Amino acid sequence: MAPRVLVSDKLSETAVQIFRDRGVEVDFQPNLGKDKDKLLEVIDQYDGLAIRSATKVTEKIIAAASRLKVVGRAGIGVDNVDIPAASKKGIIVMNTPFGNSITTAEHAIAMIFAVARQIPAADASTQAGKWEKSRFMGVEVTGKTLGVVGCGNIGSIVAQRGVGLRMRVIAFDPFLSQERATQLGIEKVELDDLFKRADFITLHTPMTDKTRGMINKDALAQMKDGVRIVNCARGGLIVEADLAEALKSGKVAGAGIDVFETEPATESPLFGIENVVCTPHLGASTTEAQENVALQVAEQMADYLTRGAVSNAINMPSITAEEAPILTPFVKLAECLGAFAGQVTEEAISSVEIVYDGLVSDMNTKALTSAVLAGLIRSQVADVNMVSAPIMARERGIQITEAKRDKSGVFDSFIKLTVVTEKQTRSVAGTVFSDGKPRFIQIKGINIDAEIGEHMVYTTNNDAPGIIGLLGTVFGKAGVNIANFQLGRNRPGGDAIALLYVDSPVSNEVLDEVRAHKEILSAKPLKFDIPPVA
Ligand SMILES: NC(=O)C1=CN([C@@H]2O[C@H](COP(=O)(O)OP(=O)(O)OC[C@H]3O[C@@H](n4cnc5c(N)ncnc54)[C@H](O)[C@@H]3O)[C@@H](O)[C@H]2O)C=CC1
Ligand SMILES: O=C(O)C(=O)COP(=O)(O)O
Repeated sequence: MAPRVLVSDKLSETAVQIFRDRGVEVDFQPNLGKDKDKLLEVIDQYDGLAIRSATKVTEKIIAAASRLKVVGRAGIGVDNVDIPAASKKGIIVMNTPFGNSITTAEHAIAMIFAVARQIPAADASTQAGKWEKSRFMGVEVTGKTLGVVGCGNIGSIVAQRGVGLRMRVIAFDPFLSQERATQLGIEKVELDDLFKRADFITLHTPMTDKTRGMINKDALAQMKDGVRIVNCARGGLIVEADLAEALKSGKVAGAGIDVFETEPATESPLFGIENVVCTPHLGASTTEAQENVALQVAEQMADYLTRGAVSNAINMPSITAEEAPILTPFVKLAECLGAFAGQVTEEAISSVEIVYDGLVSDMNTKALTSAVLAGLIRSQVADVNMVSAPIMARERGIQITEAKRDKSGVFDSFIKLTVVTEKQTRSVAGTVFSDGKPRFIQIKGINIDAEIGEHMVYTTNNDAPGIIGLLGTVFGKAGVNIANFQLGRNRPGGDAIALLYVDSPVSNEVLDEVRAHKEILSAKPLKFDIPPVA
């Protein structure tokens, strides 16, 4: 069945065409996102949800989204998506981090000029027939200090444009390196220094707990008298009531506001104040940017839903469309290794070590580690995948270490998983053969070569005669057909293991018969997410 996507915000129709061309069914309902009850009602019919900022993907929506695999944000900010809730449910959240950045930077520059020259008010007055030439005295931007708060994709474009306008550009961003600042031709400063020196301040940080309300009474008090402030990032960065007061007192000479604490903003303390220029979250609204983000989000979502490729995901490592086919068998192997360890481990896991040996060490090991963890945790929690597994592992306090090694044995590639609990340390290793099938090659340090099937039985025993006969007889009597039987031991008469690939599940009663034998130490039924051979 073709995957189904709902477009619930105003995306360019380019997205619809791309979804269809790539075999994805699409419902284009650009106003539906604003109706949260309607969205709640229909969301369980979709594998993907494509949005802008109007649709709020809340915990409640996510809880109702039984089929949802991916949320695609045609734009940058994902503060309208409950990412922790999506991750816990295994839903990938992706955005398009560059498609609208030039456009948004241009809007910030437009706001700087609009505020410096009071263009909107002058326009309204002129068109009202007033010709108030002396009312609208502006300021030049050349030679003024532009303070950029948040110098990422958009902030650095604004900074470059500011340099082009012959402004002195200073920037505060904890992650801005000195080299990057030099390359941009700007000065890296601390925030209080920026507040003291800037004639214009423009905000370009994401909305986080740290940045929420960063422009408040105290911050405003540190600023130059007559400062002008532009916000084309997120409304919550500014305490609107504090800014309104500072504008009224003349401390702040003007403000260009594209984004609001509450959107749609139908009222605001900033409305009606002289020299406040407002736009209704238009930062990304150009034909070029909307084409870019619609095309990109549709490609990314379709690639994920039809080919398993992951790009620009906020909550999952990227997997390119080219690497997806090579990686897929190793993802399966990683899941099986995790699933093996998860099913044989009954105590709480304290740490996990994953070694990538040979060619696999050059692959996307972040994704493979997520797959190991998904397999490991699935034995306890059914509803887990590569997105949610790392979070669940962290919540359970499991320490994870990942090591990469050059080829160290006969296999071109193998993955070895070691799981440590309070009581013991267990290890299992596996590889993928040229047929693309995963195999276990070592358990507890004992070499083995076992194809992995949907139903398996794992026994540990003392190496003694009669074990093969015992298993064959007991399973035969119970009508369980053995497809593959693999044995291994550390030394003659030492520790031995057996892995049986069986055509149907083996009941506990049957296994009890096996367990009753004096040389058998344990017998466990195992299940792997491998389709049965037809
Ligand atoms: N008005 C609109 O229509 C649009 C608004 N946006 C918003 O613009 C903002 C910036 O987007 P991008 O530049 O693409 O993001 P980005 O992630 O490339 O850059 C953000 C920068 O902020 C920095 N930062 C984080 N915390 C900070 C703090 N406490 N103080 C100073 N800097 C801090 C980060 O280090 C990063 O360099 C986002 O909030 C995004 O949602 C984006 C597109 C359109
Ligand atoms: O990309 C972003 O972060 C934006 O804020 C753009 O929002 P929009 O897609 O225009 O609703």
